[in-house]
Amino acid sequence: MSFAAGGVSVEAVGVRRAFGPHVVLDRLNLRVAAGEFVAIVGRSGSGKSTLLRLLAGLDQPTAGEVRIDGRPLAGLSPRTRVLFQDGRLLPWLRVGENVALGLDDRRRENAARLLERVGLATRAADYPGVLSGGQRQRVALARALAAEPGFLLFDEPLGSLDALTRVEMQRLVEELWRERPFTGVLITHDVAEAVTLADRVLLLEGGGIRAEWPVPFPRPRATGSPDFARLVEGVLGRVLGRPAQMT
Ligand SMILES: Nc1ncnc2c1ncn2[C@@H]1O[C@H](COP(=O)(O)OP(=O)(O)OP(=O)(O)O)[C@@H](O)[C@H]1O
Repeated sequence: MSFAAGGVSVEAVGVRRAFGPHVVLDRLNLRVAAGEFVAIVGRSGSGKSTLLRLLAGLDQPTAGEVRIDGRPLAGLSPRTRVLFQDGRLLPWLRVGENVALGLDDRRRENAARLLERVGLATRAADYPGVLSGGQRQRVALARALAAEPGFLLFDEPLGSLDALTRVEMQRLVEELWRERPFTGVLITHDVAEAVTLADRVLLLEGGGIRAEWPVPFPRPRATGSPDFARLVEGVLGRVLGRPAQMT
């Protein structure tokens, strides 16, 4: 299946992950359709990163199964990329080399195009260390997308950015997702960010997905609208444990 086909489907079926006696996820079920963008929110310690690692194939469930396009996932999938908070660029390689690392010739062309698309073509010869945090994240985004992933996981990637850079990155992620659809799962503490980017927001609580909010607003989203604020408030109220006010 090619990139343009819109990504892979992702499922977690009856997933349990325990660390010794400590059960973090239990009988968790989740389905993300090919090309869909889902955000997972939850309190600190609810197991968001644990779930992300399982979906990425970086960790194995104690019981249950993760499936990509219906096939059980065993280890890293070549179609999956993860965008981490720190970007994880290799400091000894130039920006252009970081983006093109490990790619075949055709995807190397993608790499150059994507670096331009994220506004950093002129920085290709620089080392990551001289870039700002936001620039490094844009390079990491270009690198992830150059590999033509069917599934892109975002592990709080914008958490350390200042508010303006963060809004810019959110727009960029959305634009790139619309241009070249992939299946996206965003892990975030930021409910407004979840509602800005996702087709659906899921709440992870008590080891499973406990609530779900479809986001009905057309893109790009008017984040200043009363409807947007109401949905953010509804989700936030539920995350923090006030009576559910489902929208
Ligand atoms: N390798 C591990 N060994 C033991 N316990 C672990 C391990 N990884 C995670 N845990 C535990 O699992 C629980 C969930 O952790 P996790 O990092 O998934 O939560 P989170 O929702 O991502 O939290 P935060 O939002 O604070 O990053 C925590 O109690 C944590 O201590």
